[in-house]
Amino acid sequence: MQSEINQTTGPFTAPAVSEAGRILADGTAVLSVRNLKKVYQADGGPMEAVRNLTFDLRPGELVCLVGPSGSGKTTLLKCISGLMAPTDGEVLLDGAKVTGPPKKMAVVVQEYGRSLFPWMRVRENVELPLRNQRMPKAERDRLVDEALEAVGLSHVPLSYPWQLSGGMQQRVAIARAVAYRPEVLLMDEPFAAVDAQTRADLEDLIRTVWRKLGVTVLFVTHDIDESVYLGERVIILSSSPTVVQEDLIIDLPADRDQLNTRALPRFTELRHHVYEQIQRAKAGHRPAAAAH
Ligand SMILES: Nc1ncnc2c1ncn2[C@@H]1O[C@H](COP(=O)(O)OP(=O)(O)OP(=O)(O)O)[C@@H](O)[C@H]1O
Repeated sequence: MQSEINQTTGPFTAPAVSEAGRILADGTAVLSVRNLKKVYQADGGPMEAVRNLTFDLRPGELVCLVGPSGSGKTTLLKCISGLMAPTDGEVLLDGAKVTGPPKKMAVVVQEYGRSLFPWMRVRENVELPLRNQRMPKAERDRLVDEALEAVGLSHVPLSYPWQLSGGMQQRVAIARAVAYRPEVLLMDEPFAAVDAQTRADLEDLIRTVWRKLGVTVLFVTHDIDESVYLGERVIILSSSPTVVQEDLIIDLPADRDQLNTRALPRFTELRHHVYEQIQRAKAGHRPAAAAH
């Protein structure tokens, strides 16, 4: 496609390593990260955590971001969500520069226990951001009902979060984010604190909700299998100071399920390739264009 550059597809017999993230030249990107750089002022002097990150998300994409520990995933998400200013470069949402937490974005984090209000019932937790927007009650009720239905929690609207399992609490957090109808949903290792079975269920839930609502999702994970299973694209970060190591198209069927998709030879190829790239990143390999 003419408007898209620097993306990689398989097969991987001779993998082409892209040297930057995908850039959409036709102005259709909903989220753009441009030459993003972050230098922290640490005890030992300036610390260049992120050197140069550039990539675009088109509306309705589900993109996973993986990288070695300390590669700047959290730093990048803080900059995208407007919680921290980059040292250089910019983040654009619908073409407008992000300078603080944007209204069109919602974030789901790992610590569901801390993101829900324990004194509020499930329904009230989901409704809160809509109340803050002063949305009329009938509209609020409809969006909350839909969100609870989408995450399979219609039967517990009056429970308190602490009466629910960890996986159910994370579903409440997801319902709250989707009820808000964000344009972009950021997810920062959202399933890292739940058991393996619950995690598999939540992964399927995310793909179902994503396909149903058409929201754009940027999903950060350190789990390679999870990134391949969930994503339509996987952006692999280098070690710090961070650049995009590779921007990979995941050409698996849109209908995915835990048993059959993970048993596909293509799934194995893709996970193998991402694993290799992470190992290269850990060993200090950087794309040629980012050597300086
Ligand atoms: N406030 C800070 N001051 C100084 N250095 C920082 C600060 N926050 C992060 N760093 C450094 O920046 C680099 C990137 O950190 P960051 O937490 O963004 O990476 P990460 O990929 O999210 O890590 P992990 O996968 O381990 O959670 C690391 O070397 C980290 O030590």
